[in-house]
Amino acid sequence: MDHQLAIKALALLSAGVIITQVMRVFLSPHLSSYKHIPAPKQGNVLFRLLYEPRVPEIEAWMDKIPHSGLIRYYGIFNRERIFIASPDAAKDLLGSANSYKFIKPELQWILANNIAGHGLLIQEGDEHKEARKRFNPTFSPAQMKKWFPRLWGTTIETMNGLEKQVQQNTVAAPDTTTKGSMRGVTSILRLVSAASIDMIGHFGYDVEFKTLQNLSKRRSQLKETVEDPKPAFGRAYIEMFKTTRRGQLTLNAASLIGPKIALALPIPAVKTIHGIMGLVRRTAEHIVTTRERSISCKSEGLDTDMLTMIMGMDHFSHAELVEQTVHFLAAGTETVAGSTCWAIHLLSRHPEIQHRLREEIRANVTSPYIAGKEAVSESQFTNLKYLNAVVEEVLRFHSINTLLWRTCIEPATISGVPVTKGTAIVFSPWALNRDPAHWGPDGRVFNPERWLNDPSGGSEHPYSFLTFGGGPRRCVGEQYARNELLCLVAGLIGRFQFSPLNPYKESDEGQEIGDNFALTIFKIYSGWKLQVEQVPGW
Ligand code: HEM
Repeated sequence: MDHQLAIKALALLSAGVIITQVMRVFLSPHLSSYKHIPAPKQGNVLFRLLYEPRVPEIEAWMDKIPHSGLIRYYGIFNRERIFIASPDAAKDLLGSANSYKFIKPELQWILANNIAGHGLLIQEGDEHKEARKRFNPTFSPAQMKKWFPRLWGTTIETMNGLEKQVQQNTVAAPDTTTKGSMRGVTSILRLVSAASIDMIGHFGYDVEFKTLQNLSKRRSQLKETVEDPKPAFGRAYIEMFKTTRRGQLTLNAASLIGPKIALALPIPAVKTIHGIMGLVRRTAEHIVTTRERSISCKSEGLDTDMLTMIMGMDHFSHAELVEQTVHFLAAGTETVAGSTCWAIHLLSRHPEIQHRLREEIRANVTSPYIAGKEAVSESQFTNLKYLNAVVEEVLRFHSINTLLWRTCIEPATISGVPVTKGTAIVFSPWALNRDPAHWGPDGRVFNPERWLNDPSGGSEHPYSFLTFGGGPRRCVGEQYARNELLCLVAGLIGRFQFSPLNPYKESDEGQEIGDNFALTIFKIYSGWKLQVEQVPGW
């Protein structure tokens, strides 16, 4: 009897779940309180049940659909999304009036918490406000100035690494007409990822990960020991963030089944992630513990690296410091490496811009072969008008963040529309950064020229440039990231000429060489290669 009852209860429960899901999929759109917001025609729900619209499609909607700042569309399982389609709407969402009423959604939270640690990006409310207050001074102008020469030192190491790679992959004998220049087909991906890891190691923790130096070593030579996990860290970290087509498919699948289930699957990719994250946490633990031992009491001069400054503020517990360390390693590396690669991709496709930039760099920055590593200053680079215009345009045109997400937790108003708890909001740095309605008819053209005589680049609304987000949750590392890009782009373009292998198959957008999977950054596939020629003389 009990058995039969249990079966009946299970059948009832299953029927309930199925009915709720069917209602959710088919009926909830008709009951939506946002029906007055313009929406695209997306076709029959059955054909798009497992489909999440991506940026190019959303950009097309922004062009075609008359709107007052918001567009409504349906994503996976026919879930409703409210899309932020104007800078004013972005200000309502991200600005200080509403920022804390919208939180990062569960999917992003779980992924970030597992892969990037519990840190600023996913902290909310007062916990975030208090933590952010402590981190802001670590990115002060004085800190930026102080750390700049170190960034240039790592850049020179990167240039020397690429020089070796080109020599090892030479496709043509040294050409006498260009005074012995070397030309090869190679990839810059691992090098710039390694550089970004070493850079955050210096600035954040005053440690040497030696990732660039270790790139050519065998894995077996880079062993983690009880005393020091760092030697194995950099290479493993590069491996974890490597983007392959198969990996992106796995991520797509993970978004269907949900991150909790995805991260518990007994498959090799998940095992690798957990294995590497174990190493990352041990590395963070080692960095924090070592520093705690060396700073036994508060003393003068605690303004060196980020961790030392944070520890001097007596706000975070040991466990929190470890989590924030894991977090900054993630937030500060792939973002910069990705943006650098997109810069090189775009410049390889625009030889005239590349040439002009090289001339400016060579005329104003002493050749690294001649000058010592420390012979540069931040102002020397921020004064290079064309370099700054190019970097700004790369960041505008090719924001690595394609779609970012929020969930409403408290009633708010966006573009005059009352938004209720539970509403899913999507905004797109990529789409708003290039919207012709605000940037002019050439908004979707890569054109550094726009920044040369106009510091606004042509769009004066501060929320029309969202590469670093906006409001109280704007990227805390923005200026450091900009400085890293100034150095890496100047160093790479100063010494090398880059050309695409397949100029006619590729585009400036780069969807052929990267993936704009909606929930992550727009990353380049690990097989991406270029023609690289060393231009003698610098
Ligand atoms: C080109 C490089 C970078 C880009 C494009 C970028 C972009 C962003 C964006 C868009 C956000 C806001 C996300 C949102 O609102 O959902 C953000 C937040 C954040 N970024 Fe960056 N970032 C970059 C580099 C860095 C670096 C170098 C660091 C650290 C050294 C860093 C640390 C952070 C942190 C901690 C947050 C969370 C801030 C908060 O919520 O208070 N980022 N970043």
